[in-house]
Amino acid sequence: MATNHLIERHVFNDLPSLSEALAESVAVTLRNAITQHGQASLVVPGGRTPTVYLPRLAQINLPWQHVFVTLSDERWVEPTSEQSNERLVREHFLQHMQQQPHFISLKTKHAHPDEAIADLDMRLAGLPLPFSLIILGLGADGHIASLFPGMTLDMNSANLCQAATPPAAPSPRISLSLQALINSSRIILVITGKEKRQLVDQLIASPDPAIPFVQLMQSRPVELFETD
Ligand SMILES: O=C1O[C@H](COP(=O)(O)O)[C@@H](O)[C@H](O)[C@H]1O
Repeated sequence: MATNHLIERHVFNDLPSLSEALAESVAVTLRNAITQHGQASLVVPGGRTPTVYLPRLAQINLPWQHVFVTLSDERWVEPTSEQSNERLVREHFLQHMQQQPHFISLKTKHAHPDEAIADLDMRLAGLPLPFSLIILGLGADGHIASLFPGMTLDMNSANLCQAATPPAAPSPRISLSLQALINSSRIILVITGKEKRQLVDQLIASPDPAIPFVQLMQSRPVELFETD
């Protein structure tokens, strides 16, 4: 049975036009948040797709010193590792900016992300909350941030973070919790490639509650920026 999802789908011809529209839209949200609250928070995903649009977002003309940037999730590796989402943000976003935002890492010295939750929650509590804007990617299996299909997502927990063991990846991860995602002021999912777009069509037509993307879209409005 189809869900009562509140999804707005914006389809683009190619990645450059998606990146351009995304940058314009992100700029409006962050500017409004700065005007209203004096500061703004932006969450960006890891993975491969952001390498395409983050350099364009880095060109947005904003008082970035009033913006706090963090990640939707992190692999439990050193920030110098090629697997690190922090490394990706530094290389494809922060290094391209004239004026630096405040970057909040999701990596700590703890041996396992489970042990880091209290510290990370404190770190994130220093950001403007709810997050002004969360940009998410979508994994081919329907995961968002590092919330994987079949994981138990505690909707009653006040924690901003949750540890995760990905089904097919070498290191454990830390993720923003589903509740932290749901509570944010605006959510954009960037979907690239025919396969992922077909997955979205399929999950909208027959939503499987074990898939975190489905739980998100059933809980609050989500905007999709899509291209083949
Ligand atoms: O592992 C991850 O994967 C998803 C999707 O990434 P992509 O490589 O398919 O673009 C990403 O959203 C998440 O932040 C990342 O850690």
